[in-house]
Amino acid sequence: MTILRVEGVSKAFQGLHALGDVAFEVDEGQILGIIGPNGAGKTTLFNAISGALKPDSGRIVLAGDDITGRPPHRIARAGLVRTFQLMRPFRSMTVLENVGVASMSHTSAHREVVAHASEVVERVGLGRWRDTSAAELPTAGLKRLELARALAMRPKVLLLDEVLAGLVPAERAPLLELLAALRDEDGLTMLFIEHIMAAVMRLSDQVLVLEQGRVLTLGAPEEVTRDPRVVEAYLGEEPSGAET
Ligand SMILES: Nc1ncnc2c1ncn2[C@@H]1O[C@H](COP(=O)(O)OP(=O)(O)OP(=O)(O)O)[C@@H](O)[C@H]1O
Repeated sequence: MTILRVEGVSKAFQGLHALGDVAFEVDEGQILGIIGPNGAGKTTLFNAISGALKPDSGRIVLAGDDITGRPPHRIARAGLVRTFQLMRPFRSMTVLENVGVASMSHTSAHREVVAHASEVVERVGLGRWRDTSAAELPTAGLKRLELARALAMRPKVLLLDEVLAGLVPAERAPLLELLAALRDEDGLTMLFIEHIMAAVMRLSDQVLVLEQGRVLTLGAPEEVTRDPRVVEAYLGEEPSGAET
């Protein structure tokens, strides 16, 4: 079943077509990897879907509900939540408190907030850090905290913006496993922008390739890597971090 439908979305900045007629669908419980060279429009696409930017034209439909142009907090409440590459937790608060703040988007009853936040903290593998202040977390822990804060908002669809950036290969593999488990065990739908091709290939059910604001191709990872246009536009660029 389709959970997210992007219909002919376009966005221009002073005449520059950052997105041109972008259309695709994501099925519930699937992971869509989004790749493309620098400036291809990946971040603009996330901004348009999550409400940070209003598209010039086109529609974004979440679980049958037209969310186009709604403000980000309303889109998040409708079930589409985004993580940011630049993580901004409340540094003086503990891991559990940070996640609790996000849980409050759904309930204000203290006991429920703590119970739900604790569950999410465990789910992302931060159980032993729950009472540590965010400021003391290493980068890999901060990535998990960012993920936990998003999960605490009970998303139907999660947008992940370069969640692996800044991690060494040994830290990437367990995070990838966690994302796969969130799909396979919890049925979470995810869209993720990623430059590390090996991670995209391993995790994605479908890969969307953007080039100059347009969809170059959309398909299963193995089809996409065989597409000569993709090799020329992107893979030929010597993707970084292929060792994951
Ligand atoms: N607010 C803005 N004002 C003007 N131009 C913008 C704005 N945001 C993005 N652009 C332009 O739109 C195009 C797409 O940018 P975008 O950041 O979406 O690409 P990207 O694929 O995310 O790139 P990267 O991989 O470098 O993050 C670029 O040419 C960029 O300069």
